Amino acid sequence: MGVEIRVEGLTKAFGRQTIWADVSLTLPAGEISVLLGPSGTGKSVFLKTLVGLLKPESGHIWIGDRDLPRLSEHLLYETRKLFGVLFQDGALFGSMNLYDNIAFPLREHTKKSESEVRRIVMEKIDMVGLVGAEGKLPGEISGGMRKRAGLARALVLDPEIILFDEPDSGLDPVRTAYLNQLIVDLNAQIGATFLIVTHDINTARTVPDNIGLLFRRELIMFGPREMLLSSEEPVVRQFLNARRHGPIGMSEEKDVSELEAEAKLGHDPGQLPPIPPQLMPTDGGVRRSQSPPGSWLKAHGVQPPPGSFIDDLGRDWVQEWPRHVASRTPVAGAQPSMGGPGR
Ligand SMILES: Nc1ncnc2c1ncn2[C@@H]1O[C@H](COP(=O)(O)OP(=O)(O)OP(=O)(O)O)[C@@H](O)[C@H]1O
Repeated sequence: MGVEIRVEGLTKAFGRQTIWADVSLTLPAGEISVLLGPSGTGKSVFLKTLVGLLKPESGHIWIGDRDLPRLSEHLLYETRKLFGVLFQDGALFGSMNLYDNIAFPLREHTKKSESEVRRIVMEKIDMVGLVGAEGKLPGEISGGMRKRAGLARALVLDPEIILFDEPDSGLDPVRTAYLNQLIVDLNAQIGATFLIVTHDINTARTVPDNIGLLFRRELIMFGPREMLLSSEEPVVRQFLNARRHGPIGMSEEKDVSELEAEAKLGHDPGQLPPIPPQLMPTDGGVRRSQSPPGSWLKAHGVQPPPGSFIDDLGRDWVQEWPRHVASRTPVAGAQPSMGGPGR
């Protein structure tokens, strides 16, 4: 499961306002990628363009041999079925209970019998840890539960690609941590290609295989997590470490005088913080697309910042990895664990 998406030279504008230009990146099949960028840099517009809701001015979005912006209405409709999208607020219908919300795409887009719909809906409800809450209305449950219901609905057509638009927005740090674990567990289980737009730096540092950063109407960098977390590129470094010092200012970019004033103060960005170990599936298995810790750094002759890949229990995951992999059967059909529906 999971397909590769190749974006080539993509440019999007509204009238004379260019949102981003000449964006090229590959979302590898089955991997988790995160897209970051200051507010208003066009991350949501990027997701909507990927799924064909917005048309780019130029460029290509290849899924296999299909170039999304150039598909006929009929083929675009068919290709969209490859996508599941988790919108910011879950985009649930307020007057329908969770069961009917989650069943909606199946009833709209398939001819499945009600008993088949029931089997699929209950399976997805179980996957996101909402068993027992299916009769509730969206207004009766917490924001975290609404996100999970939105995720269950995104899953019902068995998508090859799942787009998450700020899954953590409005969630407290503990609910965000649970949702991140659910995302990792789901990826391990279904192996679809994931793209997550987020502002949460902890999510960006620990969840994905790849990170991209939009700024000043361009994609500054896209690549393996270890590449960006060890990068000295000023925008990447500033954003991934949530710092004030650097080219990103209060309302997009700092002007020359601000940067000169900063340089005069002789600000030293100092040592990069340690690279944390990547979040693992709950059952202790390994996702198919997960690379051994430190492998990108090693292949590129980059020294990790001191203290990298050490977890809360003091285990160094570069040492631990071979033992861990040898002792585990790689995840295939493992059940994600989210605890009860109240979380
Ligand atoms: N349909 C539209 N018509 C005109 N302009 C739009 C449209 N949709 C988005 N924009 C503009 O595109 C820019 C990028 O918006 P977008 O919501 O993608 O940013 P974002 O990076 O997701 O921001 P945030 O992090 O705050 O959610 C904004 O200036 C927005 O006003």
